[in-house]
Order: sequence, then C-alpha cells, then structure tokens
Amino acid sequence: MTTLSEKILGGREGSFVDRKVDRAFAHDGTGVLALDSFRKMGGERPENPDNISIIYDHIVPANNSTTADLQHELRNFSKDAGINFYDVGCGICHQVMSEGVCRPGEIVVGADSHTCTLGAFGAFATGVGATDMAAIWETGETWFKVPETIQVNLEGKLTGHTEAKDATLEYIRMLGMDGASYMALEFTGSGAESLPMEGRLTMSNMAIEAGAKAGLFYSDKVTAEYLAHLGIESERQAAENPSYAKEIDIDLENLSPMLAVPHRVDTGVPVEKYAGTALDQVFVGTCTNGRYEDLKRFADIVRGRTVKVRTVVVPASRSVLEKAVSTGILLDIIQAGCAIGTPGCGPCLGMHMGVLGEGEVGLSTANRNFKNRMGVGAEYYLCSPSTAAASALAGEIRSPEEN
Ligand SMILES: CC(C)[C@H](C(=O)O)[C@@H](O)C(=O)O
Ligand code: SF4
Repeated sequence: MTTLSEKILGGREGSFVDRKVDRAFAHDGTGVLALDSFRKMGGERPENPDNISIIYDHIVPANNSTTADLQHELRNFSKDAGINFYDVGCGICHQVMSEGVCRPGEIVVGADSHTCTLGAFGAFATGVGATDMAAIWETGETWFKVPETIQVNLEGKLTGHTEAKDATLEYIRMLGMDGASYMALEFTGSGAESLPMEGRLTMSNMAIEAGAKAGLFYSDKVTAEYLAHLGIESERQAAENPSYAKEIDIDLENLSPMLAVPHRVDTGVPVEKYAGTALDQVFVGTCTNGRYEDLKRFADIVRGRTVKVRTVVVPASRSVLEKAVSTGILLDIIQAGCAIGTPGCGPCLGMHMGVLGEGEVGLSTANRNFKNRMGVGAEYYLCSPSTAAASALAGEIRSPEEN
C-alpha cells in the first residue's frame, strides 16, 4: 500500500520527513536570490557542490547590464564553489537535468516550479523557493510533507496528430488549477507505458498547473532505454499496491488536439472550437514542448511551406539544437520562415525575445497563459507543437487534423 512518493520519500502520506537531496538546481533567476539568502545565512561553501547545478536559461544571453552583472556574480560564485555550472546556451534547467543528470528513485529539488518535470523518470522532483534552496546548499537536506496521491490512469494510445500535450491539457482541465494542491500525481495504465520519455516529460512538467507538488511515472523499459542511450543504468520500479486519494481516467485514443484559452491553463477545449482565431505570433519551445521530438513534429508539418504569422522557435537545450541541425529539421524550420532563439526559456516568461504587444494574440507550446505573462494586455492560447505548426501555416488557430 505504498505510492511512489511514499516509497521515494520513505514516509507515510501526511508525515513530515527530513531527507538528504540527491540533486538540487537553480537558474539565473532564482540562483541569484538563493545566493543572496545563502550569504545572509552566513553560508560560504555549499555542503555538497557535486549535487548542485546552476543552469542559465531564463534570460539568456543577458538582456541588459543589470542582468549581466547579476549573472556575472552568480557565475563566479558557482565556479569558486565547484558547483556544476551550465552557462548561456546549454538550455532550460529541466531539460538539462533530463539529459543524463536525474535518475529514477532520486529526490530532486529545483528552485523553479516546473521541477516536477523530472517525475517522468520516477524521481520525486519538486520546486522549492530560493530561500529553501539556500538552506539546501548549506545543509544538503530539506524537509518534505509526504503528499497524498491522485492516480491519473491513461488507457489506449495517442492517434493522428494528438500528442502528450493534449492529454496534459485534458488532465489539467479535469483536475482544475488547484485540484491537486499539495498532492502528487501518478500516471499509470497502458497509456502511460505507451508514452515515450519526451511525452512523459511533457505530462509531468505541467503537474504544477493543477497545483501538484510532483507528477510521477514509474521507471520502466522506456526509461531504461532512454537512460541507456546516455550511458546510464537504471532500476525499474513496480507499483506496490498504492492507495490513491482520487482517480481520474483518460482514454488517449479518444482525445483530439486541445487548446487552453486565455488566461487559465485549466480551460482545455478541442482546437476546432477556436479555429479561425487570428494570430500575431506562434511560439514553439519551453520545458514543456521544446524537445527534439516536438521540433520534429513541427518541422514535419511546415516543411516546404511558409508560415503566415511571425513564428519563434526556441530549442530547449543545446543537444536539442545540435540534433535539429544534424538531422536537417532546423533548416526546414528556418526555410519555412521561422525565427530561431538561443536554447533557453525564450519568450515563455515575457522577459525578452518575443514579448507580445497590447491586444496581440499568441499561440504557444508553453505551460502557462496567465494574464500579462507573455506581454502586457496580450492573450495567449496553449497547444501542442503540431497545432502550433498547422496554425502558423494558416495565420490563425487551426487543428493539425485539418491541415
Ligand atoms: C522564474 C521562475 C521562478 C518561474 C517558475 O518557478 O516557474 C518560471 O520558470 C515560470 O515558468 O514561471
Ligand atoms: S521554459 Fe517557461 S515554464 Fe519552463 S522554466 Fe522556463 S520560464 Fe519556466
């Protein structure tokens, strides 16, 4: 009667446990705040620098002198402290961690809310604040309240142009944006097993959008094969008769491409409902959908054609970019008329590189469409890379099934 979170955290749900963390990471935004807190606590050198990473992704390359100065200071600290440091261009923290750093069964904390992404490996991965991160640098450990778990049971297989993102928007619609507050999600069933790692990463990534602390898949054959490619051996995890607080079921076979409409993530509707909505910008990327397979699905639709609306494509990491170059899909994307950004968060947070103007309408493969996030007075719809591609070609929202 043990959920995966109980097993990894080593305590019954509802209990409080102190645990050493296996991996801790922060980025150029929260790392600066964590460093400030660390110094205020009197910290000098982190307890276990080998387990700590700083990954520059949010505003890269730096957009002005203030950002540059802060990045300069944190870069120097990281190097002096012997922390694993990933500079401008390496990619989004969650993606970098998924490319051979994080392993099944680990306890992972990140100073970013989408740290739940790494639950795709069967790790307990959760976001913490910058002050908590500073204390973790100092002591190498932290406390957790072991969460209750909601089972998200997936059956069947995705068909046509329907993707893991569509299933993600569906489970968030079903749970609501605070439906899983302080709980964990476990993705189970034949549908979960059928998903490749990239799809699992997309589904775990957005667990926080339903308020969940973590979103876990059991590590299985798919996980083992993915990690074996990176030279990592991994253990399989088996369900131990877990008892769930709630269960929801999704039949992947009957899903169709989905959109979340402004300004909430839990507003999932079939794309057709908003077909024809004129767009000012399409954005493909982020820790949700900036992986190679996402770019590939986008390229497969736009190849040999021209987008009708400005379209920004940002690979989630350097290895994604490298693969997109070596397989030729990046050329297809460029020749279709898209702009390419440095691997990182890109316009996701509305800080640089593709902010929308007032009254403009955007379509994005990101995970959040909150009011004013990606441009003051702008509207954002969320979708999958295939929907982004069909819509970019049409200049308006369009289902990839109609392309
Ligand atoms: C800037 C950072 C703290 C933030 C987060 O934690 O999620 C960002 O990555 C986001 O997506 O809104
Ligand atoms: S890509 Fe977007 S959601 Fe992901 S970490 Fe960066 S800003 Fe946050």
